[in-house]
Amino acid sequence: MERLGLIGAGGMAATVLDALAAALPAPLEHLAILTRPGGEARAEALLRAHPVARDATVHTALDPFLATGPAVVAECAGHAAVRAHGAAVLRSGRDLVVISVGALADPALHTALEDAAQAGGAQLILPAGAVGGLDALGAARLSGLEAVTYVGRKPPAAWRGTAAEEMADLATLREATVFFTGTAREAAQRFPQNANVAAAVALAGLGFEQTAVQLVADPTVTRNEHEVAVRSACADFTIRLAGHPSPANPKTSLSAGYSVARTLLNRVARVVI
Ligand SMILES: NC(=O)C1=CN([C@@H]2O[C@H](COP(=O)(O)OP(=O)(O)OC[C@H]3O[C@@H](n4cnc5c(N)ncnc54)[C@H](O)[C@@H]3O)[C@@H](O)[C@H]2O)C=CC1
Ligand SMILES: O=C([O-])CC(=O)C(=O)O
Repeated sequence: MERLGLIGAGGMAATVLDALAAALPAPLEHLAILTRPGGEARAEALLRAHPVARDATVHTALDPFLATGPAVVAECAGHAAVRAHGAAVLRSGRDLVVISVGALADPALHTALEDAAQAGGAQLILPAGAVGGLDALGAARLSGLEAVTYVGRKPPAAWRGTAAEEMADLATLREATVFFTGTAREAAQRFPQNANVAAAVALAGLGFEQTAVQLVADPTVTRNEHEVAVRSACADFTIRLAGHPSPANPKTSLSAGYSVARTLLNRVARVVI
């Protein structure tokens, strides 16, 4: 992975670059960051704070970004960025790591990305993100899945600025409140910054319609908690993670950025686990 493209310059991008700086055996040849117009200064500051590459550039348009020749592009920017750039990156032949997995809850975008990957001979790679256990879930799927549920529990502050504000009075909550019960597809579409994990669980397991999701605002927790419960023909298991929120964005768990970094590092590792 000598040349990397990163879409987004927020909290998660910082975690990814932190982890790469610590774990890469040698600096990247080139790092290109694609951000929104107006985000250049933030991206430049990110590069100064995380010197992981011999050379680095910031872009606000896709073509010059791709012209830097990244071997792989990692998206850490949100659903809109996947919609705007995902298919073009894949069609250009670059593998694309997408952390905003919930964008694939839109069937048309999901199909467009698969078609673009096919046309470009590239892979669309979906990391586990803030959750864990997708290896066991994917393996259990091969044996036959019976039920998969996901519960996402976060402090009220993590749900501010989302549709949860219309479903619960976040400012006055005194106890855990389930404000959403539904499918992984509805969850991912209604909570684009908070339920990407539901989409990842769905795609690794029973799909968007059959994966049951609950979302909870809980004033008694300080972490972003994720619980996945699986019943299958080969194993039953429950996995629960209590993620430290990113200092830059309480909606995002730090583990999500580390998951992207692990995915990138595995591309250059001789032993992959
Ligand atoms: N799969 C998972 O477990 C998780 C996925 N996520 C996803 O990761 C995304 C990023 O999270 P954070 O870094 O915490 O958010 P953030 O809000 O701190 O940073 C987002 C960055 O992306 C940039 N951006 C936004 N739209 C863009 C576009 N169209 N093109 C280029 N750049 C664009 C922004 O300017 C900003 O630099 C979230 O929006 C969410 O979709 C977040 C947490 C967990
Ligand atoms: O980072 C997290 O805790 C999970 C999250 O926001 C998401 O799934 O979109």
